Amino acid sequence: MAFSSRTTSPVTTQSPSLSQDVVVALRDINLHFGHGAQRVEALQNINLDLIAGDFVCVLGSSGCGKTSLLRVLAGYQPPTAGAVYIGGKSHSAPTAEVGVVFQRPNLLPWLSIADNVGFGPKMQGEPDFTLRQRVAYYLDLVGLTEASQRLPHQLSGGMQQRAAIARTLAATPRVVLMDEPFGALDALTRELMQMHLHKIWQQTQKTIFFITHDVEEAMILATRIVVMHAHPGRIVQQISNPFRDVLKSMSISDLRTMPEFIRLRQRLVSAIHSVEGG
Ligand SMILES: Nc1ncnc2c1ncn2[C@@H]1O[C@H](COP(=O)(O)OP(=O)(O)OP(=O)(O)O)[C@@H](O)[C@H]1O
Repeated sequence: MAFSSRTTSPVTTQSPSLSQDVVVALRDINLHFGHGAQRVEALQNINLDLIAGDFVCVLGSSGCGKTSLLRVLAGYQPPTAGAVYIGGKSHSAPTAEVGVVFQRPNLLPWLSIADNVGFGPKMQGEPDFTLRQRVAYYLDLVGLTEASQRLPHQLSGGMQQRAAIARTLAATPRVVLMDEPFGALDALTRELMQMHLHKIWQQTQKTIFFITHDVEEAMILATRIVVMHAHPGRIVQQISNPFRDVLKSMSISDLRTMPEFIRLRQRLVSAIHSVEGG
């Protein structure tokens, strides 16, 4: 079953010619904070396209502008210059076409998991019958059907984050932004969540923009890996991930032992820390 996007958005202008496959385009994004000696160049000349079905992972050391970029993309932070195009139209404010998953699940504690997942569509007036179908579909997708009537505090951290992912997907955004969604989880749960998310992405073919500090996480999940540097915050490298389809036939632990995997991990670690950007 597929659910379509039902949203209206703060559209301002048509973009210059973009290929139909480009879901999100960032054009000449600059962002600074403060003035004079306090001025911080959080983002400089960012140009990035997200193609339909892309899973783009952004890597970079602390303070390089990853969260600033996500906030600009989400419409939470207007850039100092440049434009964000979603589905070919420029956006400068939050829109339901963009869903966000944060490090903490932030579920409403007094609502069941099912009601949390259905909260957004219900607020938008979705009729009960299709709402129930929608919630059941996304709970099944994240493997939480059995837990649908529980309250958030009755779930583990990983289950709560899966509920948060289902809640975001249930609003059928065109693109999902994730800011270190597994950063607060222990290593074992994190690996399970990576498997879950990989499966969810394969099933939905959603366009995902994912921030992480974890190089291996990026190599496990991404179709494309973007490396950023700080001062000013900028993109210094973009690579197509050669391991993008390997999880179909291999476990994460086997993948980690492949010499090619280890070599690319080293290359990315060097790119993150090098002065020139590798
Ligand atoms: N509201 C703000 N006011 C002033 N400076 C800010 C603001 N938000 C971010 N910055 C600065 O912009 C730069 C980029 O910050 P940002 O949080 O985007 O980096 P990050 O790569 O996400 O870091 P981390 O990995 O630690 O979360 C940093 O120097 C930060 O101090």
